[in-house]
Amino acid sequence: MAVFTSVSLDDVQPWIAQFPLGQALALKGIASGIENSNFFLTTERGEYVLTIFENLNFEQLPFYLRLMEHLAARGVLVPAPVPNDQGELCVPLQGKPAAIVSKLEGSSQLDPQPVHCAAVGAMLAKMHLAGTDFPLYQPNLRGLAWWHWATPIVLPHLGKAEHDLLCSEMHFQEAFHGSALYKRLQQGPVHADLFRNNVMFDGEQLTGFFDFYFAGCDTWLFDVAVTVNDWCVDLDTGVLDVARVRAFLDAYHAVRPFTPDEQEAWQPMLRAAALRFWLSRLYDLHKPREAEMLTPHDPAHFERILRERIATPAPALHA
Ligand SMILES: Nc1ncnc2c1ncn2[C@@H]1O[C@H](COP(=O)(O)OP(=O)(O)OP(=O)(O)O)[C@@H](O)[C@H]1O
Ligand SMILES: N[C@@H](CCO)C(=O)O
Repeated sequence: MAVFTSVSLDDVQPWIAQFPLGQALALKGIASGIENSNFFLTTERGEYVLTIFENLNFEQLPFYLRLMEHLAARGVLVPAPVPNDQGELCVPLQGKPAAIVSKLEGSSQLDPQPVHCAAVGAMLAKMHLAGTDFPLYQPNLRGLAWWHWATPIVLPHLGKAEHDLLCSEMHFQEAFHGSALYKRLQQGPVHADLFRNNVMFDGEQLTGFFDFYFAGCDTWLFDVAVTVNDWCVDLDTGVLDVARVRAFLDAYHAVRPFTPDEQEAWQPMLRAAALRFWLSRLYDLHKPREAEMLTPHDPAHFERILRERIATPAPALHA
């Protein structure tokens, strides 16, 4: 159950008057999700999603909401935040920050085929290009600096094999992130958490990316690696499915061609993307907040992926 802050239609009625949406007609809590309280909101103007942010504050939210607004205005399929009569995207509700965004049609595709991976790859490339003139900056808050901070917290909880893997991969990634090659990689706003459950499909038609609350500025290649590590993987083994990888990368490359530097950085970046989620899942497991105890994600899945990326070279970015 992911409604931590309860809100009734009566609570919303006076509040919604500041938005150009007419009256609220129905409000229904959304069960999935572990970060925020989400509701489907029906108004006289249509269907929306109301989010009450449980962990992010008013200073942090403009980056995410303005990014979604910026991308939506450029034709990237993402929920468009609705401004109130003051032009604000984020306003208090029940004492917490809240926003209304457009509702995406469809549902998550949890068993993706190459056709779905191609659609995600092409839209991700379009999103990266559309973000180049986004004026706000926030680093990826789950980047190398966070890995440094989290590693000593989780290390005491690990057995020897995991301990050694985490230490050696952190050394490898420090060298990679400090390299001249890494510094030449193109950067910009990235989603950074574009898993299967954060994309909507209506059949084979992609209808949108959502859940931008881990977005930040990082290398585009990191975003590609995070997405490939989820969309193109065999969930039981962590092995990449070549047909899905090719479909994803070729579709991305057709919109925003990969550079030779990105080609060279591809294998270490897949490892970085695996490490990022192994570490955050370990952290969430050992330092759970109340909400996350409800649906813990399995760290072993990303440990398997990391070991597999170290052992087996992935298909090249492009021919
Ligand atoms: N704009 C949207 N359009 C349609 N459905 C949405 C939209 N935003 C959220 N949802 C629905 O709400 C559910 C929960 O949203 P979300 O995944 O963002 O939850 P969360 O708690 O913020 O994050 P997390 O995925 O980290 O648990 C989604 O699975 C999806 O079904
Ligand atoms: N996508 C993350 C959860 C945070 O949204 C994971 O699978 O660990």
